[in-house]
Amino acid sequence: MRIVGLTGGIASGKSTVSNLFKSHGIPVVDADRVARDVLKKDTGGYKKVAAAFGDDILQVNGEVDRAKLGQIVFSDPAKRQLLNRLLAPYISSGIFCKILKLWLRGCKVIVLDIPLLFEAKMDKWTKPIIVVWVDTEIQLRRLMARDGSSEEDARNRINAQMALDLKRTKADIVIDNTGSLEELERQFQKVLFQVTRPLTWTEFWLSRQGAFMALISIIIGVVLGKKVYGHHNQESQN
Ligand SMILES: CC(C)(COP(=O)(O)OP(=O)(O)OC[C@H]1O[C@@H](n2cnc3c(N)ncnc32)[C@H](O)[C@@H]1O)[C@@H](O)C(=O)NCCC(=O)NCCS
Ligand SMILES: Nc1ncnc2c1ncn2[C@@H]1O[C@H](COP(=O)(O)OP(=O)(O)OP(=O)(O)O)[C@@H](O)[C@H]1O
Repeated sequence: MRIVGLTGGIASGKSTVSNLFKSHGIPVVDADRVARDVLKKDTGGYKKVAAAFGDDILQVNGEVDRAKLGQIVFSDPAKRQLLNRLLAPYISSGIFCKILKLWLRGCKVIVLDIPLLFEAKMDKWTKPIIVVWVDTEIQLRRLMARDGSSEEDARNRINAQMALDLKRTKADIVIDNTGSLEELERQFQKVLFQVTRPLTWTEFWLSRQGAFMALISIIIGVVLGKKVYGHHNQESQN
């Protein structure tokens, strides 16, 4: 199985690119969605976060007030690290479960959309790595427009992540999203071609089909081996 890493900065356009992959039939694991699930009321992640941050971050219905928690962690690096530490095991096992389900379904190429792919050191599990890049001014403008946030809030969120210029240097493929959506789609077509080319042997053996073939080969090997050995034994007795 080929596990493609898709990352970038906040509001750089990862979800827009994810949607293009989905519309071409390629399944996407969305880490933000997994992170949302592990913070739902009464889950393990919820209990850990509620215990560490107190009732102040809860709404009256008991769910986490995401806007409030966001304000706290994006303006305080220590609190952000604490939140990351508490949720990381739940997020990574949630992502692993989703990959396993897609593997069982026999998917050959999947995309992991993970904003913190490098920060969380999950990049070693993905190849190729796609970074959706924009310059900081456009990123800031799009983020403020999408979330209706203040400039200070938006800058805090951008600064909470590894610089996009550094992420760009770690990429196998860079998508430059400073232009129009049409320009993005043009670049995407080339990326799609690269990502869907035939699997390497390693990727093949890591796919469900490869594992199945390996199992069949082992069974055939054992059966043949027994027959040859049995025949050899009979001959030496005669
Ligand atoms: C702080 C929370 C509650 C704020 O929720 P909110 O609904 O406002 O934002 P949302 O979850 O949609 O995230 C929006 C974007 O913020 C960025 N972001 C989220 N968490 C972090 C983080 N810990 N550090 C840096 N950037 C982050 C990502 O680019 C993400 O796409 C939420 O982001 C959260 O639980 N974060 C911790 C979990 C995490 O690490 N998520 C990233 C998935 S790898
Ligand atoms: N090429 C583009 N031209 C204009 N607007 C764009 C372009 N690409 C993305 N956008 C817009 O910019 C905003 C951010 O894009 P998107 O939500 O895809 O980013 P993201 O990287 O997934 O963000 P997050 O990290 O918060 O999940 C959205 O409102 C989206 O519609």
